[in-house]
Amino acid sequence: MDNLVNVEDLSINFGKLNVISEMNFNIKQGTLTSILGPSGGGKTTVLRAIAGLNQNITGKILLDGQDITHLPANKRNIGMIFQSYALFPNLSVSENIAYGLKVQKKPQAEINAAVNEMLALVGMEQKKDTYPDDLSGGQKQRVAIARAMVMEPKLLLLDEPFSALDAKIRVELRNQIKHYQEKLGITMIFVTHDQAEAIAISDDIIVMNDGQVQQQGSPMEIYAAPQNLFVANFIGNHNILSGQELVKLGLKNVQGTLKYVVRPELFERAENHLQSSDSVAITGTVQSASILGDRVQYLFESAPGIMLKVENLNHAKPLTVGAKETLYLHSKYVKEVGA
Ligand SMILES: Nc1ncnc2c1ncn2[C@@H]1O[C@H](COP(=O)(O)OP(=O)(O)OP(=O)(O)O)[C@@H](O)[C@H]1O
Repeated sequence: MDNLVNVEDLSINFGKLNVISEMNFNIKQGTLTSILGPSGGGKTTVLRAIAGLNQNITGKILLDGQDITHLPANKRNIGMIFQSYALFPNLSVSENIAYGLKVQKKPQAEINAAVNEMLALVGMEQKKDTYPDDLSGGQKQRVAIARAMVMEPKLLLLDEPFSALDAKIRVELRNQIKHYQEKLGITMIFVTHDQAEAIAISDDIIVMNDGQVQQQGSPMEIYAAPQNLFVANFIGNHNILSGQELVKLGLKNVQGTLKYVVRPELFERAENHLQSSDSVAITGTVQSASILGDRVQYLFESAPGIMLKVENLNHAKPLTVGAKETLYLHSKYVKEVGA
């Protein structure tokens, strides 16, 4: 698949503050890529640079092979959707969606057809004559999405577009964004600090912090094999153990000074474990059980005193708090994440 966007050695300073330092990443044509990271990590700054809203940058940004680093924002054919809907309050839903095409002086019949298509796509036909003040937050964001998509941008940037909405609407709209992206084949970059949101909708995730890419990969790659401690901590829920702790648990071929991660669902019970020289038996006591939405997580105190989070061992035969148990861990599930 071809890259639509190439970001090369991008650095951005605000006065003396270096916010982005020599960032490199590519965005594949026709995909939805999330930039995921904690607040203040520089996600919005990167997005604004791609949009052309901050030209005080070093490095290079290519769009479809063309160097756009110093091209004005309005010449880039890039759409942007913000957390605040930024609709025109004095224009109806239809007029908001039509606005950009009118500015381009497209024929009225063409504008009407495009607006109707977008109204249908985002399910706002019934509200086409309504003004933004009379819409809910979710409806406003649908209009903002339609207004951006009607311009058929080469690239659509979304900066935390759903963070002002309640949880149910947020999930609904993020699924719809994924649907529009697939249906229209638009390339999208979606900024979020919400790992569940990024994992749910992305083809590719760029985890960023401190102005740098920490890891880029599919949701599965990021989830199953974090490359460093930052990603492991941010994607959450891993057991993060030192080599010394793993040696105490009986594992071989680990180095004491390095850190490793083990996902909680990868510990096995005797009945579903195939004995092998590459796995260890860990005895201990179940300390507590907590329900995390759709699964149960146990805190398991292993005999050497190392606490482990373990999950989903066997729904039909849950662990009993207070009971002694033996769990098994295969060394292939132990991933190194650095010092
Ligand atoms: N115009 C500016 N002038 C000075 N500093 C800025 C400016 N814009 C951003 N910053 C600083 O750059 C850093 C990165 O900000 P940015 O908004 O890109 O982060 P973010 O990852 O998008 O965070 P959030 O999710 O909170 O928006 C922050 O320390 C911020 O204070």
